[in-house]
Amino acid sequence: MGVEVVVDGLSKSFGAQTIWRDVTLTLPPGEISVLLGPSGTGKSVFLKSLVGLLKPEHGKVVINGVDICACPEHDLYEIRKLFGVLFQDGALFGSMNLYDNIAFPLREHTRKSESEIREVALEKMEMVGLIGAEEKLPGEISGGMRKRAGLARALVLDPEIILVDEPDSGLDPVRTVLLNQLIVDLNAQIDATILIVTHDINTARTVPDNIGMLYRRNLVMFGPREVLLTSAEPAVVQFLNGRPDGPIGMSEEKDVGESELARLSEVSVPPMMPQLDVSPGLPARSAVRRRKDRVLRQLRTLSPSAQQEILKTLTPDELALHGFSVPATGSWPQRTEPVQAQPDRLPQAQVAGVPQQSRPTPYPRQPQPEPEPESEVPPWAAGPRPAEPAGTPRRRWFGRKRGEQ
Ligand SMILES: Nc1ncnc2c1ncn2[C@@H]1O[C@H](COP(=O)(O)OP(=O)(O)OP(=O)(O)O)[C@@H](O)[C@H]1O
Repeated sequence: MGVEVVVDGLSKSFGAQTIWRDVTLTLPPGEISVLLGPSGTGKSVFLKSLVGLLKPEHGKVVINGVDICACPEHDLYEIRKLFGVLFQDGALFGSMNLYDNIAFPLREHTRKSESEIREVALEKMEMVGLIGAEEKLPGEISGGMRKRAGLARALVLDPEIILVDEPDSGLDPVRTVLLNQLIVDLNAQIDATILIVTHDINTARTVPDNIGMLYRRNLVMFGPREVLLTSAEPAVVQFLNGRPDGPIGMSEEKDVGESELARLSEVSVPPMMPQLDVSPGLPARSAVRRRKDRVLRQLRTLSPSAQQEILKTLTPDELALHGFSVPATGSWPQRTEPVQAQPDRLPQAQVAGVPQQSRPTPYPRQPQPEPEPESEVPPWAAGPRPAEPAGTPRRRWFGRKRGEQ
């Protein structure tokens, strides 16, 4: 499983220019997180700080107990081996063919023989569907292929943390979705901790387990995807809707009048979209189960709308497993079955009125009951975990298999 990355009070400036200050977040091990933010808010600077390429002035980045902002160079070198980084343009060496580009980290950082290197490099090329393109130069292939080659190179040292800088840049929407699918499938296979920096709203809405947003030199929020995707924060709503009106302007900071904010408050938060599932034939993502346990433990600290969305993802069995009683008729607007409830064991968000959900759900709306007072009893007393689905044989990713014509 990937490792946890703990960022605590991190601040970065270039001279007098503060990029961001006091950024605190934890990338949960093995989960996929996305960092959003308007252009120029320092997302790439953040990625570079995580891998120790830039030194923040304040704060810590703790990985495996080592603060990489303050550790000796030798420790930093060792910690860096945990990372695989996919830069925006793939950062391939233009004069090397794809095979040599992908083999490069193995030649630089390991003592593997050429035949061992070949085995690993071709395995990763197969994963990203580049078998058959070994001899191509980066200048001879499409942007999407360059991204996949960059991803294969990021994978050859079996990273536990993968940083991806704008996977969607320069790609058409279809290639972007395919690359997103590849990242989700990769996570299912290697369970690495993944952080993606993007401004692609579709990617943010469908890929991650957790989302954060940088804005005006601060981390506006970071947490389970349901929190940001249901947030009514004006900058978040403007960003998710891709609207010109709101606090985000061309130069990032903009004075907004009352009327503009009032207009924005009428803009609804787009409905939640389901997360991308792994491709058929691949094992389920272990991170999904871990995240569910984690998020349910912190459920009451989240906004009512986020709680609502999280609980909607639970099956009746999971609700029972996690100590939620099936709610009373009407107290669970997403559910259609007239189920018996103990509303006092439900979080407040469950019994408050909730808007009609736009995506299909097996549970039709029921009349709303009177809200019950919150119970002192935590609603998330977890029971035993559901059994892991049995692994299934590996599937092909893209393109041809090794040896295939
Ligand atoms: N090495 C550097 N020296 C000085 N300033 C820098 C350096 N690297 C980045 N910056 C500045 O930091 C700010 C944030 O840059 P960064 O590339 O991280 O933004 P971003 O959010 O990734 O933007 P985009 O979404 O457009 O890629 C910019 O103003 C940039 O000019």
